[in-house]
Amino acid sequence: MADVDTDFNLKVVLVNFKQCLSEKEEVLMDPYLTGWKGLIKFLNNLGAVFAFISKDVLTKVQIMEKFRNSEQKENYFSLQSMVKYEISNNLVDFQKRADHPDSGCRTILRLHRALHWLQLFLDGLRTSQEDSKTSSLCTDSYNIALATYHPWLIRKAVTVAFCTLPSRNAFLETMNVGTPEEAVEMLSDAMPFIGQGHPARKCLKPDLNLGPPVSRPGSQSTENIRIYLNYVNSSKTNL
Ligand SMILES: CCCCCCCCCCCCC/C=C/[C@@H](O)[C@H](COP(=O)(O)O)NC(=O)CCCCCCCCCCCCCCC
Repeated sequence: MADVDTDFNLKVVLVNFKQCLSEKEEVLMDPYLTGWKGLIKFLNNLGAVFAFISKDVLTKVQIMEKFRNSEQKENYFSLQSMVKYEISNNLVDFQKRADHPDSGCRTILRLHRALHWLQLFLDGLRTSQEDSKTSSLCTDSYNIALATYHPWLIRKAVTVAFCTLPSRNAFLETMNVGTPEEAVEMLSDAMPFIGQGHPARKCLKPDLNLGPPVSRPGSQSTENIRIYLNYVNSSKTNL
């Protein structure tokens, strides 16, 4: 089996995200975090200018790993069990960052938004012309998926970092899945799993699609999910 620590390629990362989805359509935390660690590795390879981004992602992954290594680890087995546990026990700050500044719900929401960026960006790469600018593709995806959640300073720093990205073809080669043409082919195969039409999109949706309700309407569990979705829709950077 490929060792993600020494042998990064995007295919391996996408496999991790595909493995997130259980038969019961839960999103499993451990493969989700493994997928993220692969992305961090990729970010680290992009150079020092991306260090502030990889540091932020690493911090968020570590927050989640701490939950998975705590006495409450079973409650963090899947994203669904996490939402149920944290909402039922009032462990999520709804108005502003206060008693629970690093809740799992808050942290996963940010990681999920970033996956939305990744989904748009990879699709942009795949469908763009050979002479398209990676920085423009990145910026367009960023403006759609993430910019509204970031303060001015971060938006500026991100835009500067994007300008240092290699050309489209050089970038496709950094994915380590062969020639640029082969990388495009791989992305074309992968996009249906990431986007519409496959249940694996549940791993990559920014709004944390929680799958079919496992309980009756009006039950406590359904109520927790409703509360959480309201939280997702209203939450901004100050939470
Ligand atoms: C290809 C270049 C990749 C660049 C990715 C850019 C996405 C832009 C993310 C900008 C994050 C900036 C750093 C800080 C952000 C935080 O303020 C902010 C809010 O957190 P807070 O409420 O705790 O403060 N954090 C976030 O929104 C989470 C951002 C996570 C960014 C993850 C980016 C993953 C990138 C993976 C790249 C892989 C590309 C693979 C292509 C083969």
